[in-house]
Amino acid sequence: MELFKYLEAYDYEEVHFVQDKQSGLKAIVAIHDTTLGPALGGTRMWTYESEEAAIIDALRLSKGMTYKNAAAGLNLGGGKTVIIGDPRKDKSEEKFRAFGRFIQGLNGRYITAEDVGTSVEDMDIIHEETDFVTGISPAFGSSGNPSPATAFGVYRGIKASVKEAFGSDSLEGKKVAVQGVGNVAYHLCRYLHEDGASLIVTDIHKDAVMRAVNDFDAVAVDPSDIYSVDCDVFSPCALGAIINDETIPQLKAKVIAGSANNQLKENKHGDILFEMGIVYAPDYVINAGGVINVADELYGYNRDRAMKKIEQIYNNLEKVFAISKRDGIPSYLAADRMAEERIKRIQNSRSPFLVNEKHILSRRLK
Ligand SMILES: NC(=O)C1=CN([C@@H]2O[C@H](COP(=O)(O)OP(=O)(O)OC[C@H]3O[C@@H](n4cnc5c(N)ncnc54)[C@H](O)[C@@H]3O)[C@@H](O)[C@H]2O)C=CC1
Ligand SMILES: CC(C)CC(=O)C(=O)O
Repeated sequence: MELFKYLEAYDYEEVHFVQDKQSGLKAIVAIHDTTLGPALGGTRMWTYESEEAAIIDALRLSKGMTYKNAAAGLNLGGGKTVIIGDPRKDKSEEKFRAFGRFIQGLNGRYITAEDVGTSVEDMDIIHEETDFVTGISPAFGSSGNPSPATAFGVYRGIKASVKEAFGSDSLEGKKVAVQGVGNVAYHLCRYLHEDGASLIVTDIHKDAVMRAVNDFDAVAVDPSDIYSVDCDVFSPCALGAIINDETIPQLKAKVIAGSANNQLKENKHGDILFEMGIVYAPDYVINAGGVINVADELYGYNRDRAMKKIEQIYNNLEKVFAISKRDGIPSYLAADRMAEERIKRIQNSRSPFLVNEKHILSRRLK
């Protein structure tokens, strides 16, 4: 891969390759854009097929965070970290401390949090070395695990998308097919079940499936069958690139709305959904609940304030669908337009890193 060509084409600011021999840490920190403020985005720990796959993931996810944070109305830029390794086997205190020291060295240009493969406990270790970490334990006055907040936002987004497709946002009797019942989707299933939806679920881990079957009367299907099940809403809540040439012809749902990042394998797949009349909730708009929640820590965490903002994901999606109709463009492009317009509007209007000439996290440094 010609890295600099790619960075130039998509306007990346910085990419860091971090290695620590003693702990075995191998991480890639990508900072896409800090126009709106310091870059905030989680740390993913994953076993990648190759180093190139890890780099591409960090790049795509960090750019996604720029758009996610802008579209959510946050004064934050976009960044993301991937740590190469198996989260079930390769974690250690030394590794996360080494990573924390590196983040501290970035001096606030990047703030981290949880993502797939990392937990509140990991963030607490990172916090031993740096202040530039969110999603740490509530005991520190922090917001803890972002997944329930993400789930609430996705639930609100599903309602807005169902309204767009069916004219009413009632979920009573609607069939929702959920792919992956992990941290976010378990809480999402609870909201959907309580609101009268019937659930079809799948996961590669049987215990995760059985929890949803037992707790929410969900019907289980094999992972390969989830795309073709008869349902109103398909909710991808596992990994990315699941909307592609193979899966689109199988879909029966009128709505696609879930938490997974980078759901469209390529932009053309968003175009195809648009042509088919399927309502697609752009991933970074609907799954912003977690980042909205952790971002609230920067002002001294207040759960009610955060949840009120997360509720607005419903209205954000209404705006996206309105732009899509107004301009005759697919919803993923409408979302990009909304985010880019905001970045342009705010650019040069103030210095978002500084409040009274101090970094906005400086209150923690006293
Ligand atoms: N945790 C959060 O607050 C946020 C998460 N997201 C995104 O939402 C998605 C889910 O995140 P989490 O729930 O935190 O992750 P998680 O790792 O807890 O859950 C993902 C689940 O998907 C399952 N899975 C993986 N591949 C699968 C496949 N091919 N078929 C069926 N199931 C499969 C896993 O076994 C796991 O149970 C990820 O894409 C993440 O980036 C986005 C924003 C915030
Ligand atoms: C705090 C995280 C939930 C933010 C993030 O990395 C994401 O939204 O993908």
